[in-house]
Amino acid sequence: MATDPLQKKTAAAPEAVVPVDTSKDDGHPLVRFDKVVKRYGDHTVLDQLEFSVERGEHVTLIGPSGSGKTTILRLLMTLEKVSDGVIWINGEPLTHVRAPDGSLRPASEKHLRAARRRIGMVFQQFNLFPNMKVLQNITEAPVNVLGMDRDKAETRARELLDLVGLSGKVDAHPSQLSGGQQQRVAIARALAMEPEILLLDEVTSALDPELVAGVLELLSDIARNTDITMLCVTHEMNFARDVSEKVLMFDAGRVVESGSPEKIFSDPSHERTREFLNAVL
Ligand SMILES: Nc1ncnc2c1ncn2[C@@H]1O[C@H](COP(=O)(O)OP(=O)(O)OP(=O)(O)O)[C@@H](O)[C@H]1O
Repeated sequence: MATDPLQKKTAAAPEAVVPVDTSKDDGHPLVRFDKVVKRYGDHTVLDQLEFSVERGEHVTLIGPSGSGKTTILRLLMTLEKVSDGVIWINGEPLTHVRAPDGSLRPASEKHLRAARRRIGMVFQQFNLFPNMKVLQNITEAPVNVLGMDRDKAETRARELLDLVGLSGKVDAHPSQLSGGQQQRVAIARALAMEPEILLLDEVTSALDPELVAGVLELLSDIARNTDITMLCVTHEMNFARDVSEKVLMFDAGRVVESGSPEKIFSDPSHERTREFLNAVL
């Protein structure tokens, strides 16, 4: 039986049946957080969070440490469960399934596994499989999760390695690569699943400073030259400025301000955004 390498145990959380408000289904952004709440014990990390991402958009999440940015990506990757509210992908519930009476019920593990295939994530710590060579790291999920023919998966993996500038490293093990090279493999691995949306979680934070620019340049190229939708968490404000059409500033579990990078970085409206940018720029 095929297994999803990105599948992790999700924290058990009580979830209620949600009546469906179909008036909100018009227009279908690719991603919509609909009054999403995430609690860990009595700590509310996301508080009735509302935002959406359009297809093809590149959106950057900024905000103070602990404001819930990574939690948002983990919820989208279905590595965590919402405590309340619904996440919608292209007008269909990600976190729930529709019952025959039209109401929404918490999603089964099978639904989550299927949904996870549409979303790719690149993590801070690369998370490559240490015992597999580079090529197999990239082909593993397409073959075992999507059921792709191995020859086809290998051809695609070689193309992706070419794209990320690592065509000479097909037979290397992750431990033989620099951090920047490992992160390039992780990017190729995420793209191999042909996801509708690519989630980037502080992908340069674990890299030596001299390797950061190359990885950011690769991601900028991917953003410019493909139709992929991107949702990035980053402390690299120049990258956010360069790559995104929309920046969302988070604080205390909510979006306090959103707008173009020009607006947010040059003329923020909210005091919390000004304080945050003064601290990081
Ligand atoms: N598994 C967990 N159990 C309990 N609390 C958690 C868990 N994961 C995250 N948290 C808490 O949720 C809050 C938000 O964490 P999150 O990692 O989403 O923040 P962040 O904005 O990404 O922070 P940073 O910029 O430092 O990475 C933090 O207070 C964190 O301690």
